[in-house]
Amino acid sequence: MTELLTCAQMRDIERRAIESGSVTGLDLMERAGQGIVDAIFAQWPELLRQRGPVPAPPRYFRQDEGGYFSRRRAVVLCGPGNNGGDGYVVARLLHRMGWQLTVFGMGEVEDMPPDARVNRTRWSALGPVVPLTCDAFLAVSSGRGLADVYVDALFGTGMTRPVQGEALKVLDVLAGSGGDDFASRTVAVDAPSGLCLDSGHVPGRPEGYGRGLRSVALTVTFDSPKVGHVIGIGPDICGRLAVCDIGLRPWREFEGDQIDPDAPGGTMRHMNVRLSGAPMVREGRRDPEDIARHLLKRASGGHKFDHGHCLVVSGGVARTGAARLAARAALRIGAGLVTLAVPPDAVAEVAAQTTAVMVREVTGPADLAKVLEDRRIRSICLGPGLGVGARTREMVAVALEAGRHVVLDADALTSFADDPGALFALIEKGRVVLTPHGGEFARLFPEIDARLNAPRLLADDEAWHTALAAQGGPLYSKVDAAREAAASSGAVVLLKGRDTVIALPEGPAAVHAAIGARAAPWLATAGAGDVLAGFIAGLMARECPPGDAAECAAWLHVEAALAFGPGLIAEDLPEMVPQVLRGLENGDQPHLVGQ
Ligand SMILES: NC(=O)C1=CN([C@@H]2O[C@H](COP(=O)(O)OP(=O)(O)OC[C@H]3O[C@@H](n4cnc5c(N)ncnc54)[C@H](O)[C@@H]3O)[C@@H](O)[C@H]2O)[C@@H](O)CC1
Ligand SMILES: [K+]
Repeated sequence: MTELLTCAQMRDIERRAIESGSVTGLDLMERAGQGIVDAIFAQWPELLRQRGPVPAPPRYFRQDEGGYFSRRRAVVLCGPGNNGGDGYVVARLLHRMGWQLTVFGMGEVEDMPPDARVNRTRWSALGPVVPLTCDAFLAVSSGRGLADVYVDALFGTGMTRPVQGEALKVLDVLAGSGGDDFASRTVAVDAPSGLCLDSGHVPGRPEGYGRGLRSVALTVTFDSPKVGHVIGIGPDICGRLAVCDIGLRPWREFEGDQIDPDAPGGTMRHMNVRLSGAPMVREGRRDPEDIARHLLKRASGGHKFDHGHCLVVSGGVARTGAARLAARAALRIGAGLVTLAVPPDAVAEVAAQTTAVMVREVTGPADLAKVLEDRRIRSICLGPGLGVGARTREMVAVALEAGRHVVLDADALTSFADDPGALFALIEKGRVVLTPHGGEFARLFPEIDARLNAPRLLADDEAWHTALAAQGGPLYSKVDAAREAAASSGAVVLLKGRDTVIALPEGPAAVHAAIGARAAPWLATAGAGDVLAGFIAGLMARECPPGDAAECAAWLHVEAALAFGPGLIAEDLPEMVPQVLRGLENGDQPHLVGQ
């Protein structure tokens, strides 16, 4: 399990560590700089080998520091804050190894925070700090060709406004706007500068920023990944993400571990935000795959009703495919029994296409209420192919009033676009999962969506400064949006995307990022969402709590897509479940983010 931190949390951890007296800010900065240097050589081990004839030792080279010299060159861009401070440490450490350095700096030394100032001063004893301008930057590479490594240490967690002026010009050149490939030699300290590590947005840049520009090769962050590394365009521009341990673990206060290992499916840990399916910091706590393993253990023996009965409500004739997909998914994930509730005119159509799934004629809301008198039905899935309108609203109301676990998707959500409050009034906390995509989310939560999209609307505008200042904190992120939606609706909200966010009404949230080795772009196929809803309903039929069900389903969904590979259609997803579960049983390593 990997905990994702916000910038404020990271600052808080650092503050507590320093206040404890066990470590100083300078120690942390030194460790960070050393971590970056180590990550550079892990990324490009060939840089440890000397190149060409050994040049005369640099003036300040000291044999007793255990270094050696080579003709390796690095260009380090240092900002005005502690991110820049890390850059000055890197410059000093590489210099000690005999590298040739060009160090650019921003701002005046006296304006810098104390630790960064110390490190800038230390560097100044070794070499010059060139004021950062685009011309000066270009002059370095045009004169001598590309350096071996570029270090982007302009801004990290302290970025508070859109980058502008010379820094922006240099960053654009670094990202390839001039045609030179600096990016594949660039290591970003904490973040490619300009990326907001809370939201994954690049403030002040139009939507789609990053397209056409190159991602840096490597981003080195400290202690834990930040939210912005895995959502928004973060994954597109960060390259490989290395997490460097700088010894802050004792001060990283989590909000208690509330997993009950014997609870069916477990309960989602009361956490801030975590990254599902990630390898970086594994602490043996319950991950989505652990939940799936747990279910496997319980799969042997018992009566079919012991594994739960799931009801999937289908649309009318020629619109039954979506519900059939969901039903198949619920069955594959191990619901003991799955019934499709089908309008009379579509019964023949559905019956002709299903075998293990049962078919039950349901004429309308009153009939649905009657079916739900069967207390063995534990979960209900409504939405896929159901149609938008009054009938769907009534069906949803009946389902929610029946006191079962319910997943609402697609048309079940859109049917409440005119009056989302009417839906939320029916939701009983702890029983309901909403699975909107971006458009459905905007219809149900228009105000939250407007805040989420504000960064794009305010692109390249002074309004940014005002908005950020007014907010007095980080940019509003997809995690914030999902959390707020969960809190205001009382449901678990699974906000879909490559960066799927799952938020519980009580506050915990998880990001399921289909990035790195978990990237499965072919999952964007018609009907995939119906399968996801079916997985959630099936897991809830098996008494998996809604939050765990949503998280486990999101994980399985991607895992099934990866197991199939390109060419996937939605029908294939449920059929891959046995293979994925078998893999878990055999102890195969699941696909992990960041590999
Ligand atoms: N928090 C921690 O525990 C640690 C932090 N470290 C480093 O410290 C960084 C955070 O340092 P800071 O809080 O000083 O923040 P940054 O260094 O990221 O940026 C703050 C500075 O940049 C200026 N600034 C912000 N946005 C700007 C913009 N768009 N244009 C021009 N100037 C802008 C601010 O006025 C301030 O001077 C981290 O990213 C990391 O690299 C590391 O040294 C290790 C420990
Ligand atoms: K940076």
